[in-house]
Amino acid sequence: MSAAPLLNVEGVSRRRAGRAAVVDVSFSLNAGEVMGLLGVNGAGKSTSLAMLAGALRPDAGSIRLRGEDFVAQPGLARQLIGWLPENAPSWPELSVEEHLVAFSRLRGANRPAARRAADAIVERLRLGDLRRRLAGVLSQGQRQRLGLACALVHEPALIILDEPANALDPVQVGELRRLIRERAAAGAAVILSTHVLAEVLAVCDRVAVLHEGRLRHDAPLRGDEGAAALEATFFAIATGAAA
Ligand SMILES: Nc1ncnc2c1ncn2[C@@H]1O[C@H](COP(=O)(O)OP(=O)(O)OP(=O)(O)O)[C@@H](O)[C@H]1O
Repeated sequence: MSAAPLLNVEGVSRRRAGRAAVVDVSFSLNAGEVMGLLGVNGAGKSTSLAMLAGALRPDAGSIRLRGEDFVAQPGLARQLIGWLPENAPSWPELSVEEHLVAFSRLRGANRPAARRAADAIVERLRLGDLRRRLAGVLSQGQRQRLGLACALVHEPALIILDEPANALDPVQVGELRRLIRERAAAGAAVILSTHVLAEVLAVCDRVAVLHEGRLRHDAPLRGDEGAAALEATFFAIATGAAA
């Protein structure tokens, strides 16, 4: 008997500013899978991720998490999903630690549990030196790590990362890759949007390509599928050669 997918997306569409941004997207994702999402600027990646995170309502279609329609249940999305949006917001006058406690409490933890969760993510992301620093004085890369910590503090079942390597130095990019694989090994499903094909090859089991709002490719990444093959697939779609 096969388990139901963690995430099931069926015929999802969304218009933005009067134009189709995401059109009839369907796919499902199992626990433990890491899916890379590629697409040229404006392809609909961030719009898709915002809908999957429960932050934007689809105009049509359904999104189910563990079989439950979470569009109608925002609380469920908050508990089960961790989302690092593009340009993750932070509050300049709150410290790193205060962010983490607040994010954990928003996901339903009581104060002692939220403190424990904050301690655990500070240790895992090696944020100890920054924990009492105000977000307003963090560097861009440090703010990105804070956004990542806020997304992961409640150990979500579905992790949605929108260009997570943005502003990270090469050491932190390596840490990020290890962290993603670690969370997937622990049973989380991960969707990762990026413009860096090497990022996909390094951490993903599967790659999807969005173009003009439509899902034009969705296939497992095999060990022998190298950078050149992925690049060829991507460019054929992006330039219209695969239409
Ligand atoms: N806040 C917004 N208001 C109106 N239109 C928007 C908004 N955000 C995105 N769009 C439009 O929706 C479409 C999809 O944009 P989206 O940001 O989802 O693409 P993307 O693939 O994430 O692009 P990028 O790689 O540049 O981040 C584009 O036509 C864009 O102009």
